Amino acid sequence: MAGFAELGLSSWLVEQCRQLGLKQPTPVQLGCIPAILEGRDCLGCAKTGSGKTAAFVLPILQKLSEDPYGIFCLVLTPTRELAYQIAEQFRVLGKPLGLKDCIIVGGMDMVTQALELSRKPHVVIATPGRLADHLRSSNTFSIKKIHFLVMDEADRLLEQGCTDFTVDLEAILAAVPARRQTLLFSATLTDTLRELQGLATNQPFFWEAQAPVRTVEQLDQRYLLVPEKVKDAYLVHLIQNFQDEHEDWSIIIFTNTCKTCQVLCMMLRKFNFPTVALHSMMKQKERFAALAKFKSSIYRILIATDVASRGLDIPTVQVVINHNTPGLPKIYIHRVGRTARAGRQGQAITLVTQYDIHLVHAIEEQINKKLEEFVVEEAEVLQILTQVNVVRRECEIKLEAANFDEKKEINKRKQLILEGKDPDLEAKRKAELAKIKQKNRRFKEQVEHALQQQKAGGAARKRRLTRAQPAARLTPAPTQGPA
Ligand SMILES: Nc1ncnc2c1ncn2[C@@H]1O[C@H](COP(=O)(O)OP(=O)(O)OP(=O)(O)O)[C@@H](O)[C@H]1O
Repeated sequence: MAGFAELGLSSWLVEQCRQLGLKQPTPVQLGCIPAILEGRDCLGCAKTGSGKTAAFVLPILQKLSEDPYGIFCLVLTPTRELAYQIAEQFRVLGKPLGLKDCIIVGGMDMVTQALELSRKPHVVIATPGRLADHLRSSNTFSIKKIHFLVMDEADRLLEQGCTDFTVDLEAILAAVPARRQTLLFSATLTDTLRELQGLATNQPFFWEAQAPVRTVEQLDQRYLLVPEKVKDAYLVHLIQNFQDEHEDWSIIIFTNTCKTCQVLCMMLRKFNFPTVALHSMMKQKERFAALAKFKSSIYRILIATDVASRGLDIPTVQVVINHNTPGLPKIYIHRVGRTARAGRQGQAITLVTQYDIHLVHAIEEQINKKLEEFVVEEAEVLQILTQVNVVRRECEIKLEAANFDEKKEINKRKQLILEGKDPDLEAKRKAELAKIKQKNRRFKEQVEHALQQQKAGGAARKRRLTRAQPAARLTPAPTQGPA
């Protein structure tokens, strides 16, 4: 098997890889590094934890060392935490170059960032929203001459999820040169392939891991069928068991909303589980602090929304628990990909209620693998049921008293103001949109209803006819006799 040197990387980079413990290139690195070094655009689709970051960082550093200038490379990523993680890889691997990097993410001081940008860093790692804000508001830097544009978790950047990046991306794409090398990576790239292909047109090289199953082999994937109302008792039971059976352990729990995340964090703490939360309602400094405490194993449980589902590389994570079944298979793929990384073993347990079974089927179809049942001692869960429910309710009341929902509303308004929008106008626009949607829905329902009635009428007519036919057969048909 080819080593890093055979891929065309310089000896100093090969040495950096060795020092970092990267002995052999992973398949995605084997595939993509030579193509990027040749100057081609690249679309890399490989499983979670398979080393996609180094697949773009290494060739970029090599090209940068040949022609160093700032700003040479722009990396876009959907989350702030991921931006810091990517920057760290650039720093460690690019140490001998004296690499200057700059992280531009929301929640941090804009003036400091503007100053850093004006110092022409070699590499800028940014979330789209904040970078677009800088482009709109300052002329102290330029990304007109970048050589590389990287979009990590590219499909997420393009899709219109709860955070919609499209407007900011448009602003950024208008500011970068047409002649550039574009590198797009994700574990679920194929979902938005057509849009992505429009971005990477310079002799694009497409690399996709050939494997029947879309999740990693070392991942044990289970589901646990639970009634909605007793979900939390099962969660507490799972964690308690895991804590009893393992000495060195760490778990990520994913929830569907910031509020659930916060309530469950409070609840697990009441049960003395060392838990930290990570969600978008937290201040950025708190988010970083939480992640740092989890990474250093001070806290063994990270409870997070999907803000942590992509890209985060924390090798110690042995278990991922999905407190809710993800509505989209690709969210499932990224969430469970926070464990079993770089060849390690891991386990994913998804709590499934009676309403989510169809979601599990969709996941199984997408990943091409059946989830196995996770068996628990129901009697043990029953024993803690009342206690868990009482504690959860207490935590909910405490959170409501702290005006969590109100704070969420205020945060939303602040965000809109930062985006240059009027919150009241925005609310009016949304209400009007909702009205139109409701009207359309009603119209659709009416049409469907009319169609159904038409169908039902047709069926009834048919039934009448078929009922009529045997009766007709009972009455002997008039025989055509000779007159
Ligand atoms: N050649 C290699 N040999 C061994 N380990 C590697 C190699 N390349 C990368 N790694 C390690 O593998 C881990 C996962 O890498 P990385 O975070 O780049 O995964 P990824 O493919 O981007 O995953 P995700 O899709 O979840 O973002 C990291 O800890 C990284 O240091």
